[in-house]
Amino acid sequence: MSRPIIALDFGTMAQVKRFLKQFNEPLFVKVGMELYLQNGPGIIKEIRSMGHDIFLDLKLYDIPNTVARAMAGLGKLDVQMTNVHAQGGKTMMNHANEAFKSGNPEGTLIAVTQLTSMNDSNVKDEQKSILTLQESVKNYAMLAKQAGLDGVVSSPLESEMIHEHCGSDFLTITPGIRLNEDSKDDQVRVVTPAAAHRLGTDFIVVGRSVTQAAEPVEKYRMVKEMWESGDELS
Ligand SMILES: O=C(O)c1cc(=O)[nH]c(=O)n1[C@@H]1O[C@H](COP(=O)(O)O)[C@@H](O)[C@H]1O
Repeated sequence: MSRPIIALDFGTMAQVKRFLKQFNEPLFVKVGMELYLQNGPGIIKEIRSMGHDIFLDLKLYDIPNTVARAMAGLGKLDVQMTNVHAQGGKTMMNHANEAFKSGNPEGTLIAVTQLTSMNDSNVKDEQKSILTLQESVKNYAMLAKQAGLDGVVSSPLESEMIHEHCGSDFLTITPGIRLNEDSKDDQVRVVTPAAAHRLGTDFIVVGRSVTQAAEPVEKYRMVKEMWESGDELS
């Protein structure tokens, strides 16, 4: 069972260190735009030197040449996972995959399908999609698979459907994780860690539920136990 991926959505390395110091085990962490763009690529080395695995979440989305060149740069960093936006298309994803893996052959490249902050009416009324949200996630997942990527980001609510159409080896990485007592904040397609397990997701991404908790280590253990067991503990 994979470890929960903890989103280090902090602005400074001082905050990151204060948070990570509380744990006496290596974590799988996510470095996103907030942290990376304000602190630069040096933080990757720093966090790796503390023993943690890294999902670098920059959601690249541009024309194929631009994304491939940026990905060639990210391929030189010691990260275990990174991502692009599936809306960039199959050619973009394919070029991104080749560029990233030429520097980091063991790395995992995934694509964001529909953000977990979106619901059916956003897809219909804002994106003017003739597909439902589920169908749109399926379409992007299949494009990512055809482009040679390792998996996609979605809500756990779509994991079963993605595995059904893209194969059980195709990874589902799923944010939108909340315990029943947590605030949903800006997330829409939300489930508990236990429900994510039961829905067959490969990885869960958890941010504020743990990072903003009064007792982050205790909350992490609760999330991990629910995720590993599939049992609701709260
Ligand atoms: O790519 C992501 O990681 C991502 C995709 C998505 O659809 N939804 C989503 O919430 N995320 C990220 O997952 C994390 C979720 O954080 P919390 O809502 O605090 O648990 C954030 O860092 C988001 O940037």
